[in-house]
Amino acid sequence: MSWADAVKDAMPVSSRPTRPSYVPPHLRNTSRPSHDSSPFSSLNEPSPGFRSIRSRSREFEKPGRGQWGNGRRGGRESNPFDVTEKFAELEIDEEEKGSGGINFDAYDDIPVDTSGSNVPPPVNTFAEIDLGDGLNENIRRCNYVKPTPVQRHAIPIVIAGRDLMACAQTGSGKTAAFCFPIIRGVMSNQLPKLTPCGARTAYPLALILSPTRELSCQIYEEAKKFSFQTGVKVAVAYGGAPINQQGFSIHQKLRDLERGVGILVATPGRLVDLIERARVSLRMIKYLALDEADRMLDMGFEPQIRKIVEQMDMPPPGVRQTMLFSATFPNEIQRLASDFLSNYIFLAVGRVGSSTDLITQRVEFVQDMDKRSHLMDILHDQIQNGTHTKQALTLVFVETKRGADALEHWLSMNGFPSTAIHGDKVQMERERALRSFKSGTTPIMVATDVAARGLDIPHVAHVINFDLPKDIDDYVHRIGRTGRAGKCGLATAFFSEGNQPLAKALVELMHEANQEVPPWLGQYAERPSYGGGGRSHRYGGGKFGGKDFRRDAPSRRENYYYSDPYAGAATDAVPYASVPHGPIVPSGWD
Ligand SMILES: Nc1ncnc2c1ncn2[C@@H]1O[C@H](COP(=O)(O)OP(=O)(O)OP(=O)(O)O)[C@@H](O)[C@H]1O
Repeated sequence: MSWADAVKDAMPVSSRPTRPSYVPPHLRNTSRPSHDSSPFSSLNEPSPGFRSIRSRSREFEKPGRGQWGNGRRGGRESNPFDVTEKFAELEIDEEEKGSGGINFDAYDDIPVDTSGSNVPPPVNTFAEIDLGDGLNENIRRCNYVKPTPVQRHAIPIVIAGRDLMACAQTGSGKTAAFCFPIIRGVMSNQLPKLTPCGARTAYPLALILSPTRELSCQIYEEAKKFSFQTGVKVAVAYGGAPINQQGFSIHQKLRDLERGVGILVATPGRLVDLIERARVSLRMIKYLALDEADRMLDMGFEPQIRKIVEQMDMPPPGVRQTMLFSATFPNEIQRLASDFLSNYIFLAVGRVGSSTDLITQRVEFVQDMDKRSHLMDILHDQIQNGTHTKQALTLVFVETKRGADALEHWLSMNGFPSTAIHGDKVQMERERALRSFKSGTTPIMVATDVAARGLDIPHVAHVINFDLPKDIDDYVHRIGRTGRAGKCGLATAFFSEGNQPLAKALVELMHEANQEVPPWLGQYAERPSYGGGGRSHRYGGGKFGGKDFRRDAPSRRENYYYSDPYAGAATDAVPYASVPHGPIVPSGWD
């Protein structure tokens, strides 16, 4: 049965202030050393004019918690389907015009591997793909001169109607890789007459799922730009509060959605809620994309995703087209994901789960009690080197929500304007924190893993793992907030005795990315560890290309063992659905 037939059959009949400067005790009455060899000097080198068209002022201008759409402007709540934003109104740096916005040289020798039957050939230019006039015009407006490697391969695969599991390094353009073919597909599959007039249910043709509110909003903004004047409508739904506590506005948004939507971008929890209220139906879904797919299918989100994909009214694999994207894809998650796919192609751009070598990685041994003063030293160095500016933001990852608030407060008290983002903050606070960070008002943001994945924040020059994560993939995603789109970045990790279980995986990752590994770290890596381990087991061997799990073992769920990367972790990375019951407050993963 084709999607169109399935759809037809399924349709209902009716068719933050500056404070006195802190001087650490060991620096008082001394002049600070010079750091000629500072790694910061190469940060964010103006790669030929990179800056995405993404509007700084508008990003995450979203309404309050759990709402729909594209937010308030001037106090007036706007229609989520208002795609009349003019590209001219969006901010693009003059220096960036004509650059293509990305340093493609950084990707020239990137290894690409595909597996699966009859893999459509890659393209070299957008012009080689029939994306339609409207979308082509928007690609031109976005200043995307040529496709990134993942785009070169993924777009033709999806356009050829194939399911896809795609793994490509952080910041390499995965969002457009799934948005372009979806938009093109929705443009050619608009079935407006099938949406029953007056009914209270919305029937999106495409669904894009992502783990956090912020990422959903970001994808929504991107999709909206790419869809400008194409006739394709895009809406976003994310969690935060029950719909019936959100007053009139949410109902208005829902009514807007009923009028017809091409693409719905959502977080899983909110989507389940809307489906259960019969406000959204998945019957007409032709395209399903899971961004950060490994996160979406780990122990936290899997039940919700299964519910959405398997137990609701979504057309089955083979009828709908399914695409999964991430920078990391452990074998066990690949196994799970294969349930959702039909005769799919596996695409690996760069090593699966690897970090980009555009990011200089440093690991420093810091005792837990010394972390704050060490951080202070780094920040003072950045000021001395002129690398603590609006154009060189610093993102500091910590383990706990309480730790994030405490560090943010301490930094602010000591003359470093900072903000914090974590899952206990309400949506408006999270948005305010992001805006303040992006604008450089607070050039330091302290974050938990809620900001680890997907967020494309221009000018993040330095990611500091004040607390290292328990899982190496989280490390990959965290450091991937810098070194994006061909730019250089710096990632510094504070390693303490307690991080020993991560040492082996960290060393392997650093070797893969041609990074200098400190000898002491190598020694930690050689110690027997419990609960950590190397990467090769999770990624099916060290050889490039042996990454598609289908090459290693047949897809048998009974052989499936799940290792819980968050076991014992007191972080807010434990997603909503992993909290079975009890008075535990959801973490901020939606
Ligand atoms: N073809 C292109 N030309 C110019 N810029 C591009 C192109 N494709 C993507 N970009 C820009 O590159 C940046 C990174 O893209 P994107 O956020 O999609 O990366 P990603 O691979 O999804 O990263 P992550 O793994 O962290 O989610 C964005 O600012 C985007 O606008």
